[in-house]
Amino acid sequence: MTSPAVSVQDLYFSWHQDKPILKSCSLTVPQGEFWMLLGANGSGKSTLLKLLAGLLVPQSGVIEVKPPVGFVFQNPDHQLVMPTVGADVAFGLVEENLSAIAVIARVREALDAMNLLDFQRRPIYALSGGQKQRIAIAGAIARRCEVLILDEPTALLDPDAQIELVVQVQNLVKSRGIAALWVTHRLDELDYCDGALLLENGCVVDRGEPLRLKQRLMRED
Ligand SMILES: Nc1ncnc2c1ncn2[C@@H]1O[C@H](COP(=O)(O)OP(=O)(O)OP(=O)(O)O)[C@@H](O)[C@H]1O
Repeated sequence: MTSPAVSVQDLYFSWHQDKPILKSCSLTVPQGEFWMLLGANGSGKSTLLKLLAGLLVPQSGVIEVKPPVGFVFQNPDHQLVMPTVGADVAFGLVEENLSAIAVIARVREALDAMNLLDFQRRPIYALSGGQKQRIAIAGAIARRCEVLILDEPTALLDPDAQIELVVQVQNLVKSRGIAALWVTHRLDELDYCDGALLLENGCVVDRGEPLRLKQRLMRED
């Protein structure tokens, strides 16, 4: 059996002393699968994602995530920093010291994977919310991410753009064999993933078949 793309064991994290947000938190996301993370407001989902991406350091526990990791924020305006689509996707490659030809090839490949090749010269301000999220994902694809972490990427999208994005990530995971972990409050999105995790009281209290978790949360609503 291949090792999981994401593995967390006995994680403990607190923002304030003696008030842990995560405690005895353990989970795995298998290689090549699309998983969703569920939990009430304030349960620690965003904090957990930041720990997985290395943006925060845990007080204790073990985190193993296959690099490179791509992170997609709820609001794309918080991560798209360049004036045009092509420049933004290329920006993420700066640290890789690639040749100009290699950068152009990576940008084209990533935009093609997100069906955005025609948008390469488009200014960022002239994109819809869904297109901006797809550019953020293209940035991660250009970096050849093995694990894609998405924090409520559809929260600001209308239902059509929401479904378009979740289907695109589903296809991306299958076509590239990467793993994705997607935080959501929108239970209809569970129809598109391979597995789901429920975070409660600082740890994962349920994991597995997404439709079973969907039914559990609909009953508890
Ligand atoms: N930078 C920070 N400093 C201090 N406390 C924080 C910080 N970020 C988050 N918290 C606290 O940690 C707790 C968990 O927040 P987090 O954003 O991880 O929850 P969440 O499950 O993602 O919530 P939501 O579903 O509303 O986005 C909350 O009580 C929040 O106020």
